[in-house]
Amino acid sequence: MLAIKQNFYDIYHLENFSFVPFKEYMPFDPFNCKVILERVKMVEESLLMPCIREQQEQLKKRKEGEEMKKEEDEDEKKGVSSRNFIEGYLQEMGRRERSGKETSVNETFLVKTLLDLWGAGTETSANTVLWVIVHLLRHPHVQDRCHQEVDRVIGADRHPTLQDRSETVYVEATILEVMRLSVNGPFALPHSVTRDVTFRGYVIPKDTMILPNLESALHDPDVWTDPLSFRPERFISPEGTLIRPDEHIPFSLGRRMCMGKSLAQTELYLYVTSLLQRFRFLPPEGGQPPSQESILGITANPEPFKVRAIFRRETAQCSKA
Ligand code: HEM
Repeated sequence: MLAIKQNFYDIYHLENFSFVPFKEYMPFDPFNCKVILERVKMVEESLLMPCIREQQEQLKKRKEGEEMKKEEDEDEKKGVSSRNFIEGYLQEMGRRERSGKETSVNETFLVKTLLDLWGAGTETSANTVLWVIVHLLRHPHVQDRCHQEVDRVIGADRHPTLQDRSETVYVEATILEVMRLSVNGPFALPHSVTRDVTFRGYVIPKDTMILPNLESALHDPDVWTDPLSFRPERFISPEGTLIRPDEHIPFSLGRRMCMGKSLAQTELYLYVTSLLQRFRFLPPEGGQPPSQESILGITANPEPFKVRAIFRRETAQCSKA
């Protein structure tokens, strides 16, 4: 995880030097290119390859055993063709190998795809949970209101579920406001134009790198009243329902918008409600709440901060755990 986090920071800063040719071949590695590649290799070898080998092994065993036949029959009835992404990819790889046709569905691409999914999916969501804690510490009245809502709707005797979402409008609004104010990927990912484009009188030549500035949309004073203050209420209608304005675009827009948006929203809701159910977050004794300034990489991280997580009570599921 640390290697991925550090690469998010270093790769972002490397983009500033994209005009320097041959940077990865320069002596003394002034742009950290070699270090970045070594970290990628380490994650691939120590984390991803063992997962792939395990799936290959299981696939082989299941193919040999009767158990596999039964499971496959069951899956076929349910319309499930593979149990997880790696297994599905390996099955497709096998099919293509057998067909003898040239294909890019191979192990190299599987590793790179997993690296993308792992990197894009872990750092962003973990970072957003940290931002939620930062803002709960900075705005104790928001934390109190979230606690009241979680206590009223979910209580202490069961896990939060996605069915609770419609009833926990204030918690949802708090998450939306955290993602608006502390934008996780302020410049999304680098895009480029595939042909010459004229936009508002500016000519953008083919292949120019484009960094969409999501933060400017999420802090636009023409859209958001008092855009730099933290106000979850802005996402709640007078009737008490959740409002999701079109301009709320922390996952970007268009064909290349975040692929994991709905997974991320689900994870965040369950994480944040579970944390609120169990803990009250306080600054360290005699200390100040953390700053909302960020450290910029591909994602914008909170500055390191200390927090006291006070157990609110023994919930039923905690005591069973
Ligand atoms: C709070 C969590 C997350 C945020 C704020 C977030 C935000 C973003 C943003 C801003 C982009 C760039 C889109 C663009 O270039 O226009 C992106 C791309 C992407 N995200 Fe997420 N993301 C989150 C979680 C996830 C998760 C959980 C996954 C999957 C497991 C994921 C997978 C991806 C992938 C694969 C891309 C590249 C899509 C492409 O280039 O076509 N993200 N994300």
